[in-house]
Amino acid sequence: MLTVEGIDLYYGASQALRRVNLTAKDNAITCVLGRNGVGKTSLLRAIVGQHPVRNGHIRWENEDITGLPPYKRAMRGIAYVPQGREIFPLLTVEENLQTGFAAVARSLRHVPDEIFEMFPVLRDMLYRRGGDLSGGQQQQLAIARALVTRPRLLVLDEPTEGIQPSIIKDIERVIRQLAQRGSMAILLVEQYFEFARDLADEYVVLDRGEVVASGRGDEMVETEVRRHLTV
Ligand SMILES: Nc1ncnc2c1ncn2[C@@H]1O[C@H](COP(=O)(O)OP(=O)(O)OP(=O)(O)O)[C@@H](O)[C@H]1O
Repeated sequence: MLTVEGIDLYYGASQALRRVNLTAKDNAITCVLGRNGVGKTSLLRAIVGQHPVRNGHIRWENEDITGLPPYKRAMRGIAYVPQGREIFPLLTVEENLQTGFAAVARSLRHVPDEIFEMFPVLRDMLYRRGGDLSGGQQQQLAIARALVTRPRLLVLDEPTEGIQPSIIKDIERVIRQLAQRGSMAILLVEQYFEFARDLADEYVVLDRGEVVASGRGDEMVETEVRRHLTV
């Protein structure tokens, strides 16, 4: 389980997160919702270690990881699918997947067949350059690259952004499958209400750096959440 306890995060003098609390349980999907600029990406970056927090604690599997650098968090089973995907455009699909190997033991440095079963298009395009893939295919590659590290916490930042509806459905199916398969906590930032509602076991709404609503996904009140999503 991931537990975020009262974190404050700053960019210089500007505070982006205020006393944020959150938990992400194993075998469950936790969705963070909120409009542009409320601090969703900052929260994820704090969790994966890409930005320091000024106060508060981040605990993962009973360990305080607040001060650990990103690579040590990756080695503890935390994988990140960043906003905008950050595929290496000049590397092939296969090479992009291999970049995930750094976080795992030598014996695990291969791409499990299961990943190609989830994303068959990646097998077909194994030797194509990442930059030649469509946005949706790049998103699938970014998720696959994270899965290569055998994560127990998968953190995804807006996986539906700029993606056509048919691929959104594929991604939704894979995320649900990963959560049901067991032994993984999934934390997902989303602005697209329907996607979050369909997937969320738990949800958290951020507004101006603060948690303003949270609860169980099946108890999400649309009007209440949408109030914080529309500008
Ligand atoms: N590197 C940075 N330097 C200074 N301010 C930043 C930086 N990154 C983000 N911010 C500011 O911090 C606040 C939170 O940004 P953040 O990207 O976390 O929000 P978000 O909810 O993820 O938004 P989006 O949906 O647009 O990605 C915003 O006001 C943003 O302008």
